[in-house]
Amino acid sequence: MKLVAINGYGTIGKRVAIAVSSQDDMKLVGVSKTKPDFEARMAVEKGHDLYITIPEREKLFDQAGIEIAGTADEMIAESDIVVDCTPGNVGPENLDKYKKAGVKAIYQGGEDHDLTGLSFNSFSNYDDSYGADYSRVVSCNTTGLTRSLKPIDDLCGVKKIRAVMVRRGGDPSQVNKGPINAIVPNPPTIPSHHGPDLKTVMYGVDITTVALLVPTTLMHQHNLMVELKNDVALDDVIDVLENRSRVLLLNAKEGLGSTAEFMEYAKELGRSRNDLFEIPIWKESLNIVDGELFYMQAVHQESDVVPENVDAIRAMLELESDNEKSIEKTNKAMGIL
Ligand SMILES: NC(=O)C1=CN([C@@H]2O[C@H](COP(=O)(O)OP(=O)(O)OC[C@H]3O[C@@H](n4cnc5c(N)ncnc54)[C@H](OP(=O)(O)O)[C@@H]3O)[C@@H](O)[C@H]2O)C=CC1
Ligand SMILES: O=C(OP(=O)(O)O)[C@H](O)COP(=O)(O)O
Repeated sequence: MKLVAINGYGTIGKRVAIAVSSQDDMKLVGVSKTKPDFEARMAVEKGHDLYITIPEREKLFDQAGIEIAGTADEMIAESDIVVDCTPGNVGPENLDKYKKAGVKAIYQGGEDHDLTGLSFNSFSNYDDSYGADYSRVVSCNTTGLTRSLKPIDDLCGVKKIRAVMVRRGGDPSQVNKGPINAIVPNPPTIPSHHGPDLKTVMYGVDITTVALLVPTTLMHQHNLMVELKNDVALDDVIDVLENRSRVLLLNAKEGLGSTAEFMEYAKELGRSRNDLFEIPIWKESLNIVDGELFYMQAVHQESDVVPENVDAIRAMLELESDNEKSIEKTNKAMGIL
């Protein structure tokens, strides 16, 4: 059984930990924290072995009555692969550590593509990370773009993409993030980083993105304008998206006209942490005008990249060479539609 460590037990790390635990071909070694807070306590209560990033803080964990299994370095040494879920720009400090320990590592979208020279999406370039030592699961927004654009590209070819990304100001628990009462071009320059990031997993695609931050925490929202290479009927686009896993066509007219209602739908699915791993697309928004496809979708930023991390582990550890088989296995274990 291959051994997986999660370095950084925050929004992404805690979800990847549960997802890894639910697979039958990999085993979770443990998770790491720097602080002895409630998240650390609950990690132990959930049955995870907890390792500390800063050994000098052992006493603090001891005083807080939180049992630790060792240091993060010890956790890394025990593993075949580390999923680095530390905050953006912390990851590079860890790369030497992983190299010295001889373990593979998966980074997240907060790190630059150049750190690994290889980025990952389950649908578009799984094979390129097969057996790789280091790769990076692209960000929540880029994962969302890839999920819907790849099947469209496969169906009829994509000539040019324009996308307006409405980004959530912060995650629900991030009390220090904003804006509270503003719309912020973020970045104020065009293109935003999302277009170039998409090209790291959908090679050669012509895309320009602009992005704004808004005062909401639930989801990101995307508005896409896609010039198509070949004529296609709207019904065929709908059909291909309906048959693609990790994408959901949902109807505004059924009371799902907003990100808040998408999150209510996720609650009804009854999953842990109310996660919506799939990318919901407003079905009514799909339209083709003069050979250009338009649609609107949303991204549950806290969870959409989680199944991709599981597939990346499987590819890099050579547990499965066929991306569709890995996707199916991950979906089944996580109850993904
Ligand atoms: N949140 C999101 O919407 C998304 C985030 N991402 C990307 O995923 C990555 C992780 O983000 P997210 O989960 O939000 O981050 P969080 O801040 O929620 O969690 C980060 C975790 O890393 C730990 N940590 C902090 N500093 C260090 C360090 N120096 N060494 C080791 N561990 C450390 C923290 O521990 P402690 O709390 O104990 O300090 C915490 O457990 C980033 O690259 C981000 O861009 C990708 C998609 C969506
Ligand atoms: O990777 C993300 O977004 P991004 O694709 O807009 O960079 C996550 O939602 C984290 O974004 P943040 O950098 O606003 O915390």
